[in-house]
Amino acid sequence: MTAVEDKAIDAAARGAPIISVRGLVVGFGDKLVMNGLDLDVRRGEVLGFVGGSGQGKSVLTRAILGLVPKRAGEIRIFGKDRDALSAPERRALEQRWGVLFQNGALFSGLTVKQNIQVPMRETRDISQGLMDELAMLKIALVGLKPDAADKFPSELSGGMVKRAALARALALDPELVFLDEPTSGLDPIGAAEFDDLIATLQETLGLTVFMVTHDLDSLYSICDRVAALADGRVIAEGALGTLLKSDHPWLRAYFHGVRGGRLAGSLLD
Ligand SMILES: Nc1ncnc2c1ncn2[C@@H]1O[C@H](COP(=O)(O)OP(=O)(O)OP(=O)(O)O)[C@@H](O)[C@H]1O
Repeated sequence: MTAVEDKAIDAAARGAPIISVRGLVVGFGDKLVMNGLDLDVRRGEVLGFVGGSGQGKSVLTRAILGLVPKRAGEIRIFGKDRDALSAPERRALEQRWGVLFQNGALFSGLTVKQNIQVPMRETRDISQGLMDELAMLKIALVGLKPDAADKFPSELSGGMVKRAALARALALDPELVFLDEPTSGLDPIGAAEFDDLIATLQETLGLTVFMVTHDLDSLYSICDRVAALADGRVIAEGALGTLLKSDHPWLRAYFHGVRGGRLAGSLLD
């Protein structure tokens, strides 16, 4: 048994799905993007979500977040069907997750500290002094120096933007975080450092992580399981080692092509 498979079994033991998607259908006009998709994300795991460009990774993330309507199927988060909840219940549910959008999506006119305080201001009735202390804690948590607090996004490097956006995603102490291509645009050293940060936070805070990624190194180094999307469905889900052995043409091209070949070789040796 490989180390990757061992990790997947650990993850399975961690318990019930925190996200459960069944028979999901999402479309725009005549075009179906999700066509009967099933997916589970288990408590305490890092699930890596892969798929070709335009296959619908972002649409699925947005559907789970309730930002895109579904035509059919069921999405349960923390065991609850969002559509069956009242508005206050839905708001309470939404405070249990944080989102790191691609490219950070920080408010350009606000400093890092102010960006982190946006979710606090929207949902908590706490003093400015306490919000300042909490924001500084989050800044330290993601490995930024204290002087980053008063900088605007335009004054930050790409890696710092990602860390600041992660700090904002963690503002309300979520149990679940959605990361959309967190290492895109980072150099290999920055990407590896960001992976380490996610792994450390996942372990220390007990987070569940849903991560859309194209980064094969991230899949290998921090994901407990991987799910692959093609033709509107999850075509494979499991330990990376299992996906590497799949005969599905897209998975073979993805993992055994020029870029993935070395990784697959090292894992399957
Ligand atoms: N609001 C929308 N209206 C119409 N079509 C949309 C909308 N949002 C997404 N789509 C379409 O849904 C499909 C899936 O898009 P999505 O952005 O989820 O792909 P992706 O897998 O995240 O791609 P990438 O890896 O390139 O980011 C695409 O064909 C896209 O054009």
